[in-house]
Amino acid sequence: MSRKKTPRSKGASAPAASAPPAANGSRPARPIGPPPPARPSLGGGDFYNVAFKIMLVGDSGVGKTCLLVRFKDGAFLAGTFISTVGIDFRNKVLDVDGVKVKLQTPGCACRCRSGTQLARSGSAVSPTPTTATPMAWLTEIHEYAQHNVALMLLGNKVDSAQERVVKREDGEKLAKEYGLPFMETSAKTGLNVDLAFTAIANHPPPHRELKQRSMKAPSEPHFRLHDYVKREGQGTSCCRP
Ligand SMILES: Nc1nc2c(ncn2[C@@H]2O[C@H](COP(=O)(O)OP(=O)(O)OP(=O)(O)O)[C@@H](O)[C@H]2O)c(=O)[nH]1
Repeated sequence: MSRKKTPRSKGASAPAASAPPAANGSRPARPIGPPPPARPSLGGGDFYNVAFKIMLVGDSGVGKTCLLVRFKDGAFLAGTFISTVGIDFRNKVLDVDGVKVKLQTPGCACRCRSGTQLARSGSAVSPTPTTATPMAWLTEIHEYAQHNVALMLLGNKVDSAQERVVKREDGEKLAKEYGLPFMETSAKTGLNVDLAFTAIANHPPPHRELKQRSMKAPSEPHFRLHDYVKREGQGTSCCRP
């Protein structure tokens, strides 16, 4: 089967700016500006079905940036303590039950108590209490975050006895008081770092989220972050230094 060729005239005048692109490929001149960005290639690709925003909040120096870097790159920023002003490049796509879930950190690892960032951020928040002030953060989160936010309490730097400020029992007690799952982590050794993030990626289970969006299906039973952490944490010394 042969295709009929459209006759082209070399000297044809350019179409008017408002005209649709011509079938022969000649288009109105593009507005001046950078070309569209190339599709990023992040190993398995940057395609995703659902996206969740994650914020790590906590006092300066507790290890928020290091946790993000450990999760994203599997590396530890030893001793490089430069207080974060902004960090906006930590996206990672996980496969959860065949669904591509993109975890995004919006703007910064937050230590500002304004709350505006929490209000804007949307999805999931993980405070990191190695200091004695997690309650102030929790109050702030409850005040400003969306009601369907997934919260988790992390105690970081468990690899170092000198750096520890909160005893594990106290962390567990506080988490219980606020009804939060609790985990001790180490950005240095990687202990529980992946687990903490994948637990968030599973909340709510992404396939349910997709189903609800596309079919407006009735809600399935409430996803229990506690149970997920308990189940998946077994054998990975969750909550153990
Ligand atoms: N031993 C140990 N040190 C850690 C760990 N996580 C972070 N650090 C160190 O703690 C310091 C502060 O870490 P950051 O990740 O920059 O802390 P931050 O919470 O992002 O600090 P701000 O940007 O000021 O909010 C750095 O020197 C890190 O190397 C950890 O799990 N174990």
